[in-house]
Amino acid sequence: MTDLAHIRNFSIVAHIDHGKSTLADRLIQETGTVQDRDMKEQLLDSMDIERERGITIKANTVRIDYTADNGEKYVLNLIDTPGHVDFAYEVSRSMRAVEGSLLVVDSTQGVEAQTLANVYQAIDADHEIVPVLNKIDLPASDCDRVAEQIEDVIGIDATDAIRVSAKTGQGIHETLEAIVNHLPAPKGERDAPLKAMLVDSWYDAYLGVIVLVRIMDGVLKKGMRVKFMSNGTLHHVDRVGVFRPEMQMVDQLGPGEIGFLTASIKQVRDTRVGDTITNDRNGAETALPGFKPAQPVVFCGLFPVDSAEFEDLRDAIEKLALNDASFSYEMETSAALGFGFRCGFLGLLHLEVIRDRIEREYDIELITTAPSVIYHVYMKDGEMIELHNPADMPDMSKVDHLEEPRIKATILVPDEYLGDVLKLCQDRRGIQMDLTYAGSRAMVVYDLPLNEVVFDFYDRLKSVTKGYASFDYQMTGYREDSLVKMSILVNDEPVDALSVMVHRDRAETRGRAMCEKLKELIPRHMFKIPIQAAIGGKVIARETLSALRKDVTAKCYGGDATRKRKLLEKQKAGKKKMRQFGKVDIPQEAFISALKMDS
Ligand SMILES: Nc1nc2c(ncn2[C@@H]2O[C@H](COP(=O)(O)OP(=O)(O)OP(=O)(O)O)[C@@H](O)[C@H]2O)c(=O)[nH]1
Repeated sequence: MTDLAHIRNFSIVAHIDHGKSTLADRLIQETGTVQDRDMKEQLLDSMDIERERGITIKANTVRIDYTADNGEKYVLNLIDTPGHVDFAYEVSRSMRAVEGSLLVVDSTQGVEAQTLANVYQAIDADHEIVPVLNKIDLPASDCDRVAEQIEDVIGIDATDAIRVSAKTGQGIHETLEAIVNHLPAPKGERDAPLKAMLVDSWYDAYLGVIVLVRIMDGVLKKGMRVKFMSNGTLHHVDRVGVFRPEMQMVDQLGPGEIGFLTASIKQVRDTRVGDTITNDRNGAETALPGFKPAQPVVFCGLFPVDSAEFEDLRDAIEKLALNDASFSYEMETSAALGFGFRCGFLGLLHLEVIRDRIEREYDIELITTAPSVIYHVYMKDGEMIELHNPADMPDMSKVDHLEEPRIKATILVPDEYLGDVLKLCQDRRGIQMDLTYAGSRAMVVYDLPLNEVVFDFYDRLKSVTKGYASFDYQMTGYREDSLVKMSILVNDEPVDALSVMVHRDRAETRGRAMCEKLKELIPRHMFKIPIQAAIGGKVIARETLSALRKDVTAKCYGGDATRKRKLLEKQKAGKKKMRQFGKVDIPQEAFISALKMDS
């Protein structure tokens, strides 16, 4: 156990790509925590997908031993936090476990939307903040300008901001000294009953559920019995350890320390982030202030392309859910797609990560239906229904009104793209709330319906601003609007998986766009196929896909049997990615592509 005065607990907050992981790796390397030859690039981003996409998803942690210039030995605990908007909630919970933050800003770029969102969370958690200007090795680096911007926009003193190149290692030693000298030591009482905060938990195939804890008071020891205060469950602690970053077992953890325990817990769901862990007897009387659980906000259906793979899909989803309590699922049947699951996610990136993992790790091809938010449907009899799936929309004659979730979106963008951003937000039914300038960048705040954002807003924003805009959002609440369910009929059959909720004023435009897209995406058949969009019984848009006359093998006159067979095989392979609806084959990609809007 380390005494409190020699512990520093911190996190690193930054906008995506400003160098958070590179800096963390450098701190680990400089202190010899990991031998150079073991140093894999980006140590802390452990999952493949994270590494591929260059984003950090799961909060990770590492304990670093550091002998400071004053000759004293310190233990530095770094909790890594995710950088993407979908995971803002995970950022907030890991912040509660530490006393300070390094605020990393790319000195060639300046403050971005997620710099702001994350630093405000650190300020909310009462952190001491050390500003770090990164990438000073690049010619475009402009530390004075960025330091001034940090003061203007965020309002913290940046005169002593540390100038760093996480790439060359310059400034790393100064950063370590600043952690020791400027961040506060944790507080806590060794003799008090145990109070450990459950910061995170995940499933490990060998050890079961691993629980990341921050000890507030008391001592956590191997072999003791502990109580999880939220539900009173008792557990026998099998192991106590720390991350360096690989696991290292220790006998006990004292106040201010960060580490993990295992206690033969089978499911991540049995652990609640924010819970307080105490002794089973004579434990703490009051729990630490908890976190609110992360609520899924985006829902979509996941169906196997090959219906024989339904059980495999169930298995994959159950396994993934064991390790991710913020992901919800329930079985769903669709007239069009058969058996599948309706799943809830924290945001679109979360959705994509889970979908990719199912396809890649479990080798199951999926049809993903249009993402939807949760609508509040107020019935005439006073009842309120939470609508997760447009296909379940009750009969409109019984509905009094609908409410949809809204968000407050903050966008930072260079001046020259401001016009395009305003137009995009306006087109998505946004209401402008604020517009200010910080140097040559504008900061716009919009009130927007979440459903206009979940689908492709972020992609559109990146494309109209050539990647220069940054974006962050938070949910604000529900508001009534004129919303309707639009159904799509292919060959006169409604395809439930294609139904969407839309604003009444935009229904016709959206309906027409969807029919046109589907006409391009659905291959021609031997018969004519009408494609229609309808609200209730009323058709609001229509396209017709003309019939195909020749069969593919017809052009193989003569008796070239091999070529004929090859063509038929090709056709069959193409068909695998299709689903049959009545007599019509609809390709997998249609379910998502049909919804992409061009503005
Ligand atoms: N030239 C230069 N490049 C850097 C420096 N620090 C980081 N980079 C590069 O910047 C890119 C982003 O760095 P990361 O460390 O992955 O950024 P991050 O903030 O962790 O990103 P997320 O994990 O997505 O939040 C990588 O290509 C790094 O190699 C630096 O000091 N100088």
